[in-house]
Amino acid sequence: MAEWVMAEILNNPNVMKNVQDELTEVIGMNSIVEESHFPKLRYLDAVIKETFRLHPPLPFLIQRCPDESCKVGGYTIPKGTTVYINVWAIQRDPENWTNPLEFKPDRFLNQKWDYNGNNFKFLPFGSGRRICPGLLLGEKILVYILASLLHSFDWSLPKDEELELSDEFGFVTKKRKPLIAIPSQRLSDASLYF
Ligand code: HEM
Repeated sequence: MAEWVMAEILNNPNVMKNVQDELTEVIGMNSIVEESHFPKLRYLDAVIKETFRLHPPLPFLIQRCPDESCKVGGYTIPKGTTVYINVWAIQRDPENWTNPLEFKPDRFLNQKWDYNGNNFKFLPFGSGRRICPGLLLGEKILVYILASLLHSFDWSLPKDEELELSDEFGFVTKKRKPLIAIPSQRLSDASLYF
């Protein structure tokens, strides 16, 4: 997931600038990232959510199988049916999202969105009683990795390297071509890197 976020940020230089400006403001150029900074990194949070929208790691969630026949959205689901929930399609549906294929973190800046699976337009961690139990851990690790990478380093693509954003179909949505990016020191105090 961190790879997808880095790829989207590298593909959108204005987003990279906004993320790094926020990191500079919240953390400062003489410190490194700590957990206490996380709640203040609202733009980075929006960037991560927008990446989850376009690249949900589990595009079909885990299959459901009702033990009684039921009706959902006007459709009868017979007992024992294997039901796939196509989150990938839901999160790119123009009925749910304006210009769904555009990477626009601002749509998540209004604090209306969370990962709890109560809004069926945005379900990267699933929903209901089988929602991902690692949600809080997964989210925190992701913020920590990305904030650290983007605060401590500037990033560029190798010369003549074209950025590829296509995915590979599977149980988990992987980038078709691994991202290669080059870091350079961003903080002036070299001792912060040890
Ligand atoms: C970016 C991080 C992660 C994402 C996007 C993610 C996403 C998901 C999704 C979509 C599901 C299926 C939920 C559903 O069908 O409603 C799931 C299930 C699950 N996840 Fe995660 N997950 C992440 C991290 C983790 C971590 C860190 C752990 C454990 C430490 C974890 C453990 C599990 C388990 C055990 C299930 C199965 C739950 C069940 O079937 O009751 N996940 N995850």
